[in-house]
Amino acid sequence: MTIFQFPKDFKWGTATAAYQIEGAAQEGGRGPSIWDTFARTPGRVYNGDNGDVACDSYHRYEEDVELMRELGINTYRFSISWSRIIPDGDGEINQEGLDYYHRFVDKLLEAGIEPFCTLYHWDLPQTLQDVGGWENRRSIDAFVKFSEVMYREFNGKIRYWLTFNEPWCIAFLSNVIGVHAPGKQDLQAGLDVAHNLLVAHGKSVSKFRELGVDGKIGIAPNVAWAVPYSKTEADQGAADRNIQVFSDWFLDPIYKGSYPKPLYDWFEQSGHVPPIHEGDMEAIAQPIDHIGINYYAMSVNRFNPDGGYLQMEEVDMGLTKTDIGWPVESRGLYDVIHYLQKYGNIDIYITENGACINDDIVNGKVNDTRRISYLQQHIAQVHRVIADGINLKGYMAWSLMDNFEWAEGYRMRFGLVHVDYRSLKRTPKESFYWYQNLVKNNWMETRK
Ligand SMILES: N=NNCCOCCOc1ccc(-c2cn(C[C@@H]3NC[C@@H](O)[C@H]3O)nn2)cc1
Repeated sequence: MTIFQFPKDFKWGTATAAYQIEGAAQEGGRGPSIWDTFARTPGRVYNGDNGDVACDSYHRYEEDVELMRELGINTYRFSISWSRIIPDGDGEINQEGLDYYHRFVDKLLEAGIEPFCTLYHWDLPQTLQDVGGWENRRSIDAFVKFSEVMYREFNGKIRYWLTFNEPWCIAFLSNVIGVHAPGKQDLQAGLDVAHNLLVAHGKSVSKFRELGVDGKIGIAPNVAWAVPYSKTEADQGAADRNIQVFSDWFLDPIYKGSYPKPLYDWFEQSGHVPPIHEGDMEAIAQPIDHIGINYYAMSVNRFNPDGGYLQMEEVDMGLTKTDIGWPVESRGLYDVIHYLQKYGNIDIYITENGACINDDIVNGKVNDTRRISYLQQHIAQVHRVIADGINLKGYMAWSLMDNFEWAEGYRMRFGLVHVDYRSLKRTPKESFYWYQNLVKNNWMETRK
């Protein structure tokens, strides 16, 4: 048996995102986002699911906070629906939207739960997309204006901030691979989006400092860990590109003031480079206080000339998989956090980690033992990282509750709490009680 004791000030939490849980998509003055549009485009989202109702957390947030209080967490990561705050993206402020988030954040604070706020979790106001979205530099100033509204409004209530969630998904999954909104398949569009969101990030951090906000700010890349299928240069190159496109492509500009040369050269050889304007790289490289990292799985990569923008394919090594098809391999979490130490011993929060396990309710219970096993393996790696002296400050399980899993709709379930999408009834799963015990003890044991 091994006991893993965590630091006394370790942050234990859960995470969600606005479009995935709120619902009330046409209520409270909210304007449409690109995900409202994308979900209504036939074939884009499984079963034609959308976020019109989702988990109805817009109306049920008090019940949700009660669940968090029962879970015993001290931190809750959530995101802001930009089009609830500024419905047309960069015009008038919607007071009803601000009022909603004040009610919600006040409930969290009353429950002794630290709000951990993501400003942008993919739901760009549609009106901005109508004029090019993140490919258009106008979105940079629009985001800075939105973030300034939030900083001024919530200074003193929210102390932990993230500008962007998973910039790889925003740029590459959504504009090169095309699986997420707006669903483009254009490498230059991906590089344009990645660059403009980085400039928006940097200018928003500068605004945060200028306003003297009482808090800390960072960004949350989803990081990949990959190993080459063989020792050949070709396979090693494929794995390196995959790792770099998720983390270095965004963290090098922030921490080093330039894009990673190997990957920059890779894109340049096909005639694609980021649209860097005078002053952009300086604007991006504003010092930040922390990074959030989202880790789900690692992969084995092989060179494949027909393997898309990276000429890379993932090799199925026959590992146990979760119900969304991702392999369960917790070693990658340890390895990728060590990889990130090249940026210094920066404050790191695991802002997402969790398993898609689609177990349903049987006799009033969800016996999601596979999710418990996944969490135990990954949280053991969290302890290893801390034991190595790395500044890993917190862990937020994805997700508090089952919710809208983007292109997968509602069929994929990541929650510690089961949601019946007809009745909207919340049912804590067995993993909820396992996590509750871990949080209460602040230690975990492994026993054969
Ligand atoms: N690399 N090339 N792939 C080629 C083919 O890709 C097809 C699909 O790809 C992906 C890759 C990654 C994801 C993903 C989902 N989540 C979970 C969410 N995280 C933020 C939060 O909102 C959670 O819901 N994190 N990552 C989805 C699809």
